[in-house]
Amino acid sequence: MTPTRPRFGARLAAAMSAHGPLCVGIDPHPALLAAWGLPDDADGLRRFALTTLEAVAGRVAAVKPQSALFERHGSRGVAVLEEVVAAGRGTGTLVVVDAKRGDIGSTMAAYADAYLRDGSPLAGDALTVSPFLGVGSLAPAVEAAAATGRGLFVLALTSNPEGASVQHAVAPDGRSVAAGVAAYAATRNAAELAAATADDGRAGAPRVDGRDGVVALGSVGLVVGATVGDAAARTGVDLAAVRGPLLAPGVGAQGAGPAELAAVFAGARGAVLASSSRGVLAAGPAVPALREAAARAAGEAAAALA
Ligand SMILES: O=C(O)c1cc(=O)[nH]c(=O)n1[C@@H]1O[C@H](COP(=O)(O)O)[C@@H](O)[C@H]1O
Repeated sequence: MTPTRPRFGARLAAAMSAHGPLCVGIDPHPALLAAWGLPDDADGLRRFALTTLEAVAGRVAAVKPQSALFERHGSRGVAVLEEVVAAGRGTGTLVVVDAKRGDIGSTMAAYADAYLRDGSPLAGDALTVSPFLGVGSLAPAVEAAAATGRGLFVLALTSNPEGASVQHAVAPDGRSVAAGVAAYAATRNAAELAAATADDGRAGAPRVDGRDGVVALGSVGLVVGATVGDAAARTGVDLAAVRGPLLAPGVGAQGAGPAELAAVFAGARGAVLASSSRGVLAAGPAVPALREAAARAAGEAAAALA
């Protein structure tokens, strides 16, 4: 099937090449709203998120609104999330909706409709998903993303210390859970890139061969926290073999910095999209200060991942 827009992997690789490997999280925590002098209500969320967009859109590769912090305010908060997704898409900056959805396949199809279907008000450019009901349960989302040129970021090695108890566990096939997730993404990305390579000669098709100086990425990314140390090696996750984007939260407020980024992703640095929320947002509410914080974080990530 021909996607309705260029592949997410190609669009993200081009955005990282143009703006550096940073995603700014839009996480309107109550404490940040207070620090910005905003009310903890839908209007506060709107002003917080639109100010952040004004500061960083067109200057970073992606933004990542955190759905939970909008859901706190019920339907009014979700309406603001829809407004933020639309505004983000309007700027051309890629929008990763961080909702970490995961369910049995038939319900996953409904989540795919909500977050990955053309015309859905909650559909950005990519969605975070949870594979812990079995990675195969994500198939409806994988298909919907492929059909519409959208992407997924599948949780693999999360930034929180509790994640290891599940993700490092060894599955019946002898692999760690995280390695199984990574292998699934690698298989999907290999197929996507092979098909895209076959299209390379056609007018307008994004290149995948690196000849335009952009790293070739598939559209099924992983989430690998910048805080996980040598967990990839210990769990048998081959980050380079994934050939998809690696979203790396944990930068800034959770303690990871350039040294951790460089160490965790050695061998796959060109695929990494470092993600920082509070580390950038704490500089607000002034737009120039937010812009400077994002530029600093992007510069540090670029240097660490060069
Ligand atoms: O999927 C995510 O983005 C994510 C995965 C993960 O392993 N750890 C993690 O922190 N996140 C999200 O990334 C953001 C981190 O925020 P800061 O710690 O403020 O930079 C939050 O929205 C988290 O929900």
